[in-house]
Amino acid sequence: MGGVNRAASSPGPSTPPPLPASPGRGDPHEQTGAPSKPSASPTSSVLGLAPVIPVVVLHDAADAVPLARALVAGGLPAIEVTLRTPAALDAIRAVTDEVPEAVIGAGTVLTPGQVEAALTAGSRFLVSPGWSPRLLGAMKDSGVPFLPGVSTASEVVTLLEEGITEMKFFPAEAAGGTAYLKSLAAPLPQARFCPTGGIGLASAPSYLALPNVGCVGGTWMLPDEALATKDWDRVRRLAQEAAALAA
Ligand SMILES: O=C(O)C(=O)C[C@H](O)[C@H](O)COP(=O)(O)O
Repeated sequence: MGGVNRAASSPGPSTPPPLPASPGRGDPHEQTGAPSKPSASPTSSVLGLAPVIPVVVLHDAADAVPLARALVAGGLPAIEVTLRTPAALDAIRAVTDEVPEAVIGAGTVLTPGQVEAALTAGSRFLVSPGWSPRLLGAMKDSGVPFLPGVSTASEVVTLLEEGITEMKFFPAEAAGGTAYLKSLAAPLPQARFCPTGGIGLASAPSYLALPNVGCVGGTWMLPDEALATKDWDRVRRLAQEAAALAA
């Protein structure tokens, strides 16, 4: 599978539509470690979906559709809805049904049961802050692209042994930030990351400039007050600002 995190096995309980072409930041480097960022095969790579992935924590599923429309309008079509709230699966379902331009995925996926529930709701990619052998097995069987989370070199080596080359680097700032990722790039150029955790508009460009970073995740374009007041226009403007980082 060219080193990307997508299993060749049968798809999960629901078969999501193919992922759209995107302005993503590139495929894995295969085994070359070359610093170029070629265009991704959008069907197989979370890192190729978009340079910035908003991480959404939703308490009211009714907010999902206007929120997703605002993010898409601002230029951030790949959206991670964390399974941290009871509203998350309904939110994923609603966006799947009503905002086909969005590429909706599930975050905070911790168990094989959550993998299945996320797929049934329509998730087109899966993200976890960490991983376990059981979770990794379920993600590999899911048929959609996925990002297990890592924060150490040993975890990266272990996932590379499993044929996994795309990972979430979490918690990015607390685990060593850009300096840590630069240090990993020399011995482990095959591994590519979506750093997430503590990243904002000001720090995102320094991550995106690294050869082993395909995209960054974050919540900075979704301030609590904007969600509380349903200020979708503010979300759209913040998304636009975030999307412009890739230009
Ligand atoms: O929910 C998960 O699965 C996580 O891994 C945590 C999120 O990625 C962070 O909460 C991102 O939030 P910020 O630090 O505000 O950008």
